[in-house]
Amino acid sequence: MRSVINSAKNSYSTLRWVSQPMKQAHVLKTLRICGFSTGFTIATIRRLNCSAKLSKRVEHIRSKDDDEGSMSFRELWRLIKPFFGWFLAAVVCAILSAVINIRIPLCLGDLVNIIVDVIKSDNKQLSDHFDHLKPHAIQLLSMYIIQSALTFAYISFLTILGERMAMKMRSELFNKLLYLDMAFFDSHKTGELSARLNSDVQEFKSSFKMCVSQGLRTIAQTLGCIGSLFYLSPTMTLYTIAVVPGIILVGSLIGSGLRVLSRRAQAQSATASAVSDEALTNMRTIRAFAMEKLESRLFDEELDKARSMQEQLGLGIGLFQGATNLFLNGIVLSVLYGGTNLIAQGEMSPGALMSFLVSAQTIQRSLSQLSIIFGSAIKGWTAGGRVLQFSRITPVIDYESGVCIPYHSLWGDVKFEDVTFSYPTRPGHVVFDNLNLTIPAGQVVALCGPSGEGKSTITHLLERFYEPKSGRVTLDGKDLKNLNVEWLRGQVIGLISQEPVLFATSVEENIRYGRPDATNEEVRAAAKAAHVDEFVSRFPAGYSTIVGERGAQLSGGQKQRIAIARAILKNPPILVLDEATSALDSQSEKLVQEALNNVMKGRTVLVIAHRLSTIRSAQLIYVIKDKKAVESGTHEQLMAKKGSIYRKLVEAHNVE
Ligand SMILES: Nc1ncnc2c1ncn2[C@@H]1O[C@H](COP(=O)(O)OP(=O)(O)OP(=O)(O)O)[C@@H](O)[C@H]1O
Repeated sequence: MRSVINSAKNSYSTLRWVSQPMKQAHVLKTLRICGFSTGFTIATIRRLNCSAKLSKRVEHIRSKDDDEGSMSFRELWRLIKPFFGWFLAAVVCAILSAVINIRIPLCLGDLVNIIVDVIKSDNKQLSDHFDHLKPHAIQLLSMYIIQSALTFAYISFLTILGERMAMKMRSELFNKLLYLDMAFFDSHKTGELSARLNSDVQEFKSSFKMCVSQGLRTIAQTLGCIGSLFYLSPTMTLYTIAVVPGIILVGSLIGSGLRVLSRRAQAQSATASAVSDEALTNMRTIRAFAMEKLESRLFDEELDKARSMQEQLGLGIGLFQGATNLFLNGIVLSVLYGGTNLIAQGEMSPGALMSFLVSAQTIQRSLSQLSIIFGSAIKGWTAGGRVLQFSRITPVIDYESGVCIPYHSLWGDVKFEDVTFSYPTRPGHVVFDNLNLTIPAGQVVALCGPSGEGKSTITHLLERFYEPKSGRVTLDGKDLKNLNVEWLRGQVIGLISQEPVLFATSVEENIRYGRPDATNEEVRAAAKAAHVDEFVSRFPAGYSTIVGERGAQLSGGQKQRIAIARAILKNPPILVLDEATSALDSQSEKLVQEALNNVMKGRTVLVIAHRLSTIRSAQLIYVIKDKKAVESGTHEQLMAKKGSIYRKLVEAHNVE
C-alpha cells in the first residue's frame, strides 16, 4: 500500500515539474485525473486485498473432493430397483404414448387425402362426405383420447417413482451422515451437506423424471417417425436423417465438456450456500463484530462465481440447442421443398406430404426436446453423483459390531493405556503421546491442565468419537473397539459438554432427549434435580417453552441446566462433565453442583473443570500437559508435592 502511495506522490511531483510551462487550468485538470486514478487504484488494491483475505476463509468451506461426484449406471439401477414396477409402468405408458404420436400423422394424412378427394369430387351430397370421413375422424379422436390418458398415466407414475427415489436418496444419505465418523464432520460444513440433501436431490429428481418421460417418449417417437418417413418416401427420409449421426457425435463431445462444467457449477453453488449457512448460524458473532457488509460481500463473491459457472453452463447448453434447432428447421424446409417437387412430378400425394411434414416436424420437435433433455440429464447425473458420493464412504467406527457388557456386571472402570492420538484433520499435531491414566469405577476423577492440552480430547476418546492411533482405551478391561458403540454412547456414558446445544423444540422435549421413553413425571423430577424447574416455572408456557435454534432463547446457565437434566434422566453408569458448570454463576453453580453430587454418587465420573471448588472434591486428579498425564493424586497430595505443576496452576489461578 505504501509503495502505491509513494508512486502516486512521485507521479504528482513529476507532473508538477512537467506542468511548469503549462496553463494553470491544464495543470489542475491533470492533477485531478491523477488524484482520481491514484484513489481508484488504492481503493481497488484495498478491495482486492480484502477479497483475497475473505476468499481464504471460504477455502476451508470449499469441498475438495468434487471430482469424485459421479454416478454409475449400477448405482442408478440400485435406486430404481425397489420401484421397478412404477418405472416399468411409466416406461410402457411413455412408449405407448409415443407410438400413438407416430400413428397420428399417418391418420392425419389419410384424413387430408379424403378431404382432397372430397374437394375434387363432383358429388355435392354432404352426408356422403361425412360418412366417408367419419371412420377416420373417429379413429383420430380415439387416438387423441388414448394419448392423453397415457400421458396422464406416465406422468403420474413418474411422479410417484421420482418422489420415492428422492425420498430413498435423502433418507439413505441422512442415515449415512448420522453414522459417519466425527472426522468427516470436522472437514465438511453443514451448508454443503444440506445442499446435497436438498438441492442436489431435487435436481436429480427433476432431471430423472424429465429423462424418463420425455427422453423415452422422444426417442421412441423419433425412431417411429423415421420408420413412417421410410414408409412414405425412402429417398426423402435418407436426406432427412443424414444429419442425425452428426448431431449425436457433436452432442456427445459437447456433453462431456458440459458435464465437467455442471459438476463445478454445482460444487460452487454448494460452497455459496455453505457460506450463507455459516453466516446465518453465526448471526450473533456477525452482529457483535459489525461484519454484515463483509459477510454480504463474501457471499456475493461466491454467488457470483456460481452465477458465472451456471451461466457458462447455460450458454453451452443453449448453444447446443440453438445449433440443433437450426439443423432441424432446415430439415422441415427441405422436406417442403423436396415434397412439392415430388407432388409436381406426381410421385407423392398431398396427404403423404402432409404426413411426411407432420412426421418430420415430430422428429424435429423430438430432437430439439432431446437436446433440452440432454442438458438436464447432465445436471441430474452430476447432482445424483454428488448425493451418492457420501453414501459410498465406509465409517471407521462400526455401529453394528461389538459386544455389550451386561448391566449387572458393568463396573465402570476406565483405563487409557499408552494412547497416542492425533485428530484425523490434523495428523501432524500429536495431542497425546503414550497417555496413561485410570478412572477407577465409582470414583470422581478430575482432569486439569492448561488450555488446549487435550482434556476434552480424553472425553472424545472415551465416547469413541475418534480412535487412538495406537494404544487402547478400556472399559472394565475390555477394549472399547470390541464394545458396541451404540450401547456405549446410548447407555453407558452421559456427557454434559462445555457448550450444550439444544434442539429448537420445547424445554420438556429437550430434557426427554436423554431418554425418549421417560414419563412426564420422570422428566419433571430430572428438571427439579438440575434446578431447571426454578426458571421454567417463571416462563408463561412453562415446560412447553420453545428454546429457539440451538437454545438461543435461553441463557448459557439455563441451557447448561437443561443439559444436566437430560443427563440425569439418562441415568448413565459413567458421567462425563466437560466444564458442565462453567456457564453458571456461583449461586446457580452451587445449586447445580448439589444436584450433580446426588447424581454422581456410586458412578464413575470424569470431570473437567477449572474451578478449584469442583476439582478439589475429586478423589483423584490428573494434570494433563505435554501430551501426557504428568501428575496424579488428591488435591492435598498434589499441593504437598515439591515442584508440583498442579500447585503452580492453582497459584497462577489457572485453577481458580
Ligand atoms: N476436532 C478437532 N480437530 C482437530 N484438532 C482439534 C479438534 N479438537 C481439538 N483439537 C486440538 O486438539 C488439542 C486439544 O484440544 P482440547 O479441546 O482437547 O483441549 P482442552 O485441554 O480441553 O482445552 P480447553 O481447556 O481450552 O477446553 C488442541 O490443540 C486443539 O486445537
